[in-house]
Amino acid sequence: MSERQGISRRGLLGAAGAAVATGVAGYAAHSALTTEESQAADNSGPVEFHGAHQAGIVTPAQDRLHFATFDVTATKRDAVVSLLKEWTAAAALMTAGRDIGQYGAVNGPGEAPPEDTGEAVGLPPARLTLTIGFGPSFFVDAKGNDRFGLKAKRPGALVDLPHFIGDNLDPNRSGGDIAVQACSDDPQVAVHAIRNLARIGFGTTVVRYSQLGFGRTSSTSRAQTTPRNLFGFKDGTNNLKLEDTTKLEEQLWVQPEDGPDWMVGGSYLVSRRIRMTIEIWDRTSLGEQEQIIGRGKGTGAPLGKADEFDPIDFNAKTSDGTPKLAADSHVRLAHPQFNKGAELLRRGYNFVDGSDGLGRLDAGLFFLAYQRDPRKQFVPIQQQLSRSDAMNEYIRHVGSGIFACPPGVAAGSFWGEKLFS
Ligand SMILES: C=CC1=C(C)c2cc3[nH]c(cc4nc(cc5[nH]c(cc1n2)c(C)c5CCC(=O)O)C(CCC(=O)O)=C4C)c(C)c3C=C
Ligand SMILES: [Fe+2]
Repeated sequence: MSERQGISRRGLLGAAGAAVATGVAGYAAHSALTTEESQAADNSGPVEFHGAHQAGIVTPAQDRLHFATFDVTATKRDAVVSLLKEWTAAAALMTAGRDIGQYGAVNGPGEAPPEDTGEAVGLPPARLTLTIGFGPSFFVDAKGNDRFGLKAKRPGALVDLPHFIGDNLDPNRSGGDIAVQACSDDPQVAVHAIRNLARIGFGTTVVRYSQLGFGRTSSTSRAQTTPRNLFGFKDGTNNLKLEDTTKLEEQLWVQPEDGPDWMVGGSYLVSRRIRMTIEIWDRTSLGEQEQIIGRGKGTGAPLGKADEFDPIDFNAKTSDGTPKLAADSHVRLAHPQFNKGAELLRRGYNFVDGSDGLGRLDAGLFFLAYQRDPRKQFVPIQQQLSRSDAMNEYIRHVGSGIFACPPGVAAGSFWGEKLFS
């Protein structure tokens, strides 16, 4: 492994001497941070990279996303292991707000390309988290070949997602051997992180697709206010939250009895690029919009209730006997009561990728959901939604992915180490 050090982005000029190991042999950063300091609530601070679970799952959702999937072009298992080691070291540095490499962006020799691309110089860590996951094609290729000797380690829960009614998936925005979710409160920090991982991966991986997102569409902590999606509704009210520790074990983290061993403490990510036909939505009456979602647009309260966090009463009727919540409303169909208790930790982002040449915004929700077992959670919920959700008239699923996200990285280890041991 090559010798690399991290350069403090804020103290760049005087930084070269102060190296403190990040935990990955041969790599160094410049300061040891306590967990409390690392997870400081302010939007500029760092989030601790190492831990029992990967950061970026229950971490209070940051405001910006850069999500990318990569295909592995290398054919040798050792090359993949080397890449994961290099990526882990770089991720630990970037999340601590440091340049990657021994000399970083601007202190290297003039004859060589800089080790760090440089656009984050001077920027704080901005709560950057980097979360990795492995897709089905990482384990077996399209012909069923055992690419890296990992076929037997593919988790049963890492299913190929079935076709859902209405799916219009673009293969160029779907799948991928490896996914990296970069979240930060500064878009440039998130972009810098993915760009530098892609750069490290030259010759081993290629970017399959990437997606920028803004305005987190979920809250993952009770300390956060609920944001709004591009339909203008509060999104994330009835989400799993980091404070729900018992539920997180039941619904989010892979347990020892689930197996495989290398996934215990990890979680499964389903990504869906969902286009929203917002021009049509914007011509829909307020009353109909609220019926479709099943909540009030202003308060976010269940229909017939006053407060956002009031429990939903699915039996409530108006004076003429009609149910206050339509049978095909989104929240009714997605609610655990109608899905054998299944819940998700939603962590999606809004996106607007310009317009589509036909005068319509290419806009929507980049849906990200973490769970313990997609066979019991995302798949049945989405099967029910795809059949009956009143919202289907206004949305189209155009991209899809499923990834096994291993547990957190201990100091001295690397992303997915147990998978390769
Ligand atoms: C398969 C899972 C889900 C998909 C896909 C999905 C798409 C989607 N959702 C909204 C907007 C809202 N969703 C809300 C709640 C909600 N959605 C899901 C699942 C999927 N949504 C769940 C499990 C829930 C919680 C249901 C409950 O227990 O009450 C809400 C209400 C606010 C909230 O609780 O978060 C909104 C609004 C859009 C726009 C969308 C696709 C574009
Ligand atoms: Fe939803």
